[in-house]
Amino acid sequence: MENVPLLEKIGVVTVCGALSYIIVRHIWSFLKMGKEPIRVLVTGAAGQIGYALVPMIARGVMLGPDQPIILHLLDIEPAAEALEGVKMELIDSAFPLLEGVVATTDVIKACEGVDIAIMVGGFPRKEGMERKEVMSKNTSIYKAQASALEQHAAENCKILVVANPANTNALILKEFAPSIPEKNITCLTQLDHNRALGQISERLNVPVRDVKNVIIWGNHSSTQYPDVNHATVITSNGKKPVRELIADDYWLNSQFIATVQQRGAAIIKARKLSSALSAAGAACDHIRNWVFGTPKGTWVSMGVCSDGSYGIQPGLIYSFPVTCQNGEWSIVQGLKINEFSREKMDETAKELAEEKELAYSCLKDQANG
Ligand SMILES: NC(=O)c1ccc[n+]([C@@H]2O[C@H](COP(=O)([O-])OP(=O)(O)OC[C@H]3O[C@@H](n4cnc5c(N)ncnc54)[C@H](O)[C@@H]3O)[C@@H](O)[C@H]2O)c1
Ligand SMILES: O=C(O)C[C@H](O)C(=O)O
Repeated sequence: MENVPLLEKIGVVTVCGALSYIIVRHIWSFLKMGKEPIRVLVTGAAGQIGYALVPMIARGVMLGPDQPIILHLLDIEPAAEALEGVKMELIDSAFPLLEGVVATTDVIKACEGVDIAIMVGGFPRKEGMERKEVMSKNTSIYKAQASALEQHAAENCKILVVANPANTNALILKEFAPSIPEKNITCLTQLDHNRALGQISERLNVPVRDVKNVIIWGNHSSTQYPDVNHATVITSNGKKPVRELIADDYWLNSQFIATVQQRGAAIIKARKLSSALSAAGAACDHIRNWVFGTPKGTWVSMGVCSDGSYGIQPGLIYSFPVTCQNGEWSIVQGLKINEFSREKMDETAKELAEEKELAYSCLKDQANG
């Protein structure tokens, strides 16, 4: 190139640069196009968790920064206009990963071909309402949505129930969608898990990312048992048990447990609305862990169908410590359970068995008109 005039050299370099840019862009769009969009259903999408959750999904927080998404949004007729507003905002956000939005009040259209279903929609408890009345409204919603998912969702659809009573709604869904494998139906206790991590991190003044392996056992209710007996913190001197670092069993066995159990109520008292951004974030964490796996040596908490592990009645949707690999969860086995834990784990299981009975009696009442 020594004898080539300067202008020509610049020309060659510019052309090579432009060609490389075009090639890299083509490879990038080929790789992106290589990924089929995933259809994610969010029910109750016009509600407050829905409003926090759908932009997270569309930004790739749940399924990664290179995964195209088609969102299916379901709500009921009275919320149809608000739902349309959510769709308009999603379009206005011009999320690069978002390849389509189906916003509908038709449950069948909403469930058509979905790969992931996040069930946030439900009937909230209103002032003066009996527990049985709330249960009755939700069991009929989840029974109907079970059939729609069974008949119209993609074959291996992963389902996460968020709406309360989350464990029992998931149980109804499981019982009325017998062809959906049990392992595909879960409920959210990652929010409680995150709350427990947050409390330990605050108390020890360590980054929350360094706190590992707390457990939420049982129901997403005030009987849940947040357990730190196996929890650790990564320190500059290696991994240390949380109990050893906190060195205050009284606090861990009383105030810590009560704070996590009552956190939902505390948020409602403070915000006059129930948790939404933390619930949406936890729903993303739950699905991300499930799809991409949990890091080695770390577990999370998920409400899953009990197989009798740790003496919990088989068939209940109970929160266990789980690890995930290749898109499947498995309950962590062999953890030592002391007498204090045993009592708390049984207490929350008892509540779930009672909720199951109540749900069935509601369904019986409905069947009898
Ligand atoms: N598991 C958890 O960790 C957790 C945490 C927070 C909240 N929650 C629960 O999540 C649910 C949603 O909370 P939110 O604050 O978004 O409530 P919200 O009332 O703001 O929204 C609920 C939405 O569901 C819709 N809906 C009602 N019936 C429906 C049906 N049959 N099909 C589809 N949509 C329907 C409503 O129209 C509303 O838009 C509540 O049950 C709440 O208690 C659970
Ligand atoms: O909606 C509620 O009752 C509380 C919610 O489940 C939460 O844990 O924040």
